[in-house]
Amino acid sequence: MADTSPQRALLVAVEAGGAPRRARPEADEPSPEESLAELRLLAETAGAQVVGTVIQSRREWSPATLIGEGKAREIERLRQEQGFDLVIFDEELSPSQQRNLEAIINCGILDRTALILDIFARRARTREARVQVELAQLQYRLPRLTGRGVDLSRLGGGIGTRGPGETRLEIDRRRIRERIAHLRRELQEVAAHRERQRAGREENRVPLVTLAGYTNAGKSTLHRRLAGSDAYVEDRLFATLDTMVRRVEPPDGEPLLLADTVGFIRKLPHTLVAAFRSTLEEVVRADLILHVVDVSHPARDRQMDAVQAVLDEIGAGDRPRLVVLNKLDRLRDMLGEDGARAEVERLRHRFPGAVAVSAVTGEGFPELSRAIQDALGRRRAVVEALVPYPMAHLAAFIHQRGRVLAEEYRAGGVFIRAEMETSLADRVRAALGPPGTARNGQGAPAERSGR
Ligand SMILES: Nc1nc2c(ncn2[C@@H]2O[C@H](COP(=O)(O)OP(=O)(O)OP(=O)(O)O)[C@@H](O)[C@H]2O)c(=O)[nH]1
Ligand SMILES: [Mg+2]
Repeated sequence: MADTSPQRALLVAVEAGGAPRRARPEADEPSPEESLAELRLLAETAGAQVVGTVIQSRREWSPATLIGEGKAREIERLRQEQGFDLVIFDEELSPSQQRNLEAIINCGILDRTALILDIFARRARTREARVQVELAQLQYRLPRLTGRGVDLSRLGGGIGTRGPGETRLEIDRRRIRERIAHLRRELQEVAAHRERQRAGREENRVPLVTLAGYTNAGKSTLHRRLAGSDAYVEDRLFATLDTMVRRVEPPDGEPLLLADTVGFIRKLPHTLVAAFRSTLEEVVRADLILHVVDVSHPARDRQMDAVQAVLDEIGAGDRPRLVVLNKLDRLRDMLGEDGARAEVERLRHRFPGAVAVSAVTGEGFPELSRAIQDALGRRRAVVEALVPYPMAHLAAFIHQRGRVLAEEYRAGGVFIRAEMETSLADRVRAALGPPGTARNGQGAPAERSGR
């Protein structure tokens, strides 16, 4: 029977450069404390109980054991005193580093990648998610199939079991390769099915808006509120593993499809990104990506960078983007009314067009809805224009880009009543000059990309 008491874990993080603690590390390097805070969350999400942490200076990194043999022995002594079952590294261990560490430290050794894979495995609900996670796990496991292995799928229930004996190794490798091939084929079938769904959708020309962002940023909460869906929301990492697409009919604009997706994280394992490629297609194909940010999170800026890195990796880096600064209520609790406003202003300067919302209170939703419609170029307005006869090109433009509701030849020109995208309507009004000239500073439609 598997032991169901939580695994006791020691966390090992790495300090950049080996320099004494700095108040502000380089932008792309989290402080060890920040790193550990996230690793702790991940470990707890996987069902482990964190009993201690170790920070090792990067200057002492060794190719054989990562942290150096001396440090490894120190950890083994600590284990004998404290009796933890698991050492979790914030860095990815090479297969040989893992083996060497296991030879010194007499308990399970996991790295950040294995931990994330384990969480995904626990969370996978649909067939597709399960297949994708298993594929990623097997690819991770294949080069590590020697000596004593850690059964990643049973992190919560007794690990550190002996791995397969050498004679069985080749058979196991072959089995794993066969299984990988099988899973790949299965994923191809699912992808083909999705493709058919998308084809139907694209015929309808309903734009696809996809929520993307760091894990726990509030994507599913927003999705549920905006789409009135029953998306799965939980204050845990990686609550959502499946893409969920819902149709939204906003009161102030055209219908759209809203997709909720799996959360990203710093150092998201490549095997996982590759395996989730079909799920993440909803991001790559989005007419608009809503980058949901937990504006109240201390590591917010680095989280945003991590999301950008994943978007680039999956080939979605150039999709039209709108930054949604979520958890405004929490930011206000932290900084007060004025502080929060100043912070949002600062961020809106860095990310033009960013909208601040609270998915919990619904604050900022009308602005968000408008921003989405604007970004899609889908918000429509009715223009009434008396187009002078010498400006026939303008009349042609209205016919081309709008839906003409009425047209009448008058003394001063053609009177046209037409429905068109707000930005185009603004352009028409601007071309005609006062009265009713467009005053707002919204970008011209030519500056917006795609549909
Ligand atoms: N205070 C506050 N909490 C929020 C807000 N939005 C979401 N949350 C909370 O944040 C936690 C995570 O929300 P989710 O919607 O599950 O986050 P997610 O981005 O879907 O997370 P993953 O699926 O793990 O990537 C939940 O406890 C939510 O209740 C907000 O605007 N304000
Ligand atoms: Mg979610």
